[in-house]
Amino acid sequence: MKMLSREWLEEIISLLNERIVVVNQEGIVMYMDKAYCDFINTTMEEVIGKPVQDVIENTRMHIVAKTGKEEIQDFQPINGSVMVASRFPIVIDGEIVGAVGTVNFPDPEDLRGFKNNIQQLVNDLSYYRSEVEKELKSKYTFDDLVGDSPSFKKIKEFAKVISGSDSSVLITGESGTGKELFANAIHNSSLRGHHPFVPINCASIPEELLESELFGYEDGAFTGAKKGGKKGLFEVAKNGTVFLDEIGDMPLSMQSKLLRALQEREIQPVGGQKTVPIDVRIIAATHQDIQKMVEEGTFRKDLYYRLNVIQLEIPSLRNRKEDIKILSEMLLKKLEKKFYRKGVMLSPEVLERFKQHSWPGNVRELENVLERAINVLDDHIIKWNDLPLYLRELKKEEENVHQQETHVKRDEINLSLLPIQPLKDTVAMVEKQTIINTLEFTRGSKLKAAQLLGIGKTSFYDKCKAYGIK
Ligand SMILES: Nc1ncnc2c1ncn2[C@@H]1O[C@H](COP(=O)(O)OP(=O)(O)OP(=O)(O)O)[C@@H](O)[C@H]1O
Repeated sequence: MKMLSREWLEEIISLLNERIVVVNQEGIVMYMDKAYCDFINTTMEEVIGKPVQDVIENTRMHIVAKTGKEEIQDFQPINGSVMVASRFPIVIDGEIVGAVGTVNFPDPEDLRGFKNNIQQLVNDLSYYRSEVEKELKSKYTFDDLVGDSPSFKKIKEFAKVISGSDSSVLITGESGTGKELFANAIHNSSLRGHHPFVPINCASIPEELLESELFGYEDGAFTGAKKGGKKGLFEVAKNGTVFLDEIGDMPLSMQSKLLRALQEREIQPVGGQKTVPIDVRIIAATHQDIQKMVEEGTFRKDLYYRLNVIQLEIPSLRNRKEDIKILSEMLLKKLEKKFYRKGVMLSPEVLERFKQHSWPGNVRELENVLERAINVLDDHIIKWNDLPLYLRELKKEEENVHQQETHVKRDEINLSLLPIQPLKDTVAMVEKQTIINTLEFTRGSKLKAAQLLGIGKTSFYDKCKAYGIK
């Protein structure tokens, strides 16, 4: 550099595409090239030693000299033209001593190009925004919930009634029974129906990310965080509904934070100090026995009470077999569209088989079985051979049903939940269940069962008859 005279340096700078300004740490102008001075109708003599904000319109040079954070390709209006400005801190021996700024004088053609590009970006942005908004709208209504059985109709009616309230709802039921569908329908017919419906599966998000997904994060909250931070789903769902699916899988530490957010109706984004008010309705769902989890201490009792203001228990498909036909018809209509088929039907033997099956995966399993069948279908009737192997193996299935029913019966009486009713009714309930359990244990031998229960054979037979145990 020593070889270059001042004239050479001036000339080199004037040949560059960019104009240059240098400030010290206080934001005082130390250098500004001649073309820049000409552009803002001033001279070098006039600007040197002045605060940069008194010299250049809309400058941020004094800020960069303080924060040490570079700013690249920023639009800066000067003298009625839009400039593209970049600002860099000057760091010497680890200390910020000032800042250097460059501006481009785009020629009018470039400027027009810029404007068009920006307009295109604005158009794209509003298109994507409306797509995201559509995505956040709940897609299902009560009309999409198919089922004619009394138990299903009863729960659907109840869900319709409670959709008008703003209380939290806890939906329980086995996997694939339609809990998410119910949550959608409740949101849709609630006063929040025009606002977003934001589902989140608590089981599929790693523990360390769950908080930032729900509550968002501030700029620089952790390594890998997006610049400028990110809104949490509670904020995205503003005025709408947050659907917390698989709530039973939420880690205890997160349960405490969620409880605090619901009690105080505000959240604190990760890495931030400020709190953000929230206005959302919570619908939670789980296929787990959450009451048992509370008893075992794996789910917070206080959070359970807060979520369980209204509880909906969706019946499993095996307990409403009358719905299988109508559900199959609806699902086949849906699948016909997907697979370009028409008039697909179930053969009577397949329908009969469906009624015998225990459907551990409920409606989702039925949907999968039908989709598989339609894929291998020759004509338009789904027959025995179009079923998956496990449905064609009757014997094993029967054993499964037996096991499942045993399981269901065993769980039927939860002592902490015994109803308040005349004592003799409760005694009868427990007596009946004990006889069933004992008969299962003795594999049907009544004699052994009577012995184990310590009662006579006649008395045992009488009780079986009275309780309808065959
Ligand atoms: N009553 C119903 N009418 C129409 N479709 C249904 C019904 N119940 C469930 N389905 C369909 O079954 C599938 C599973 O439903 P959904 O995801 O709501 O179940 P879920 O109980 O939330 O399951 P998981 O516990 O596994 O999350 C979906 O494709 C849904 O559309």
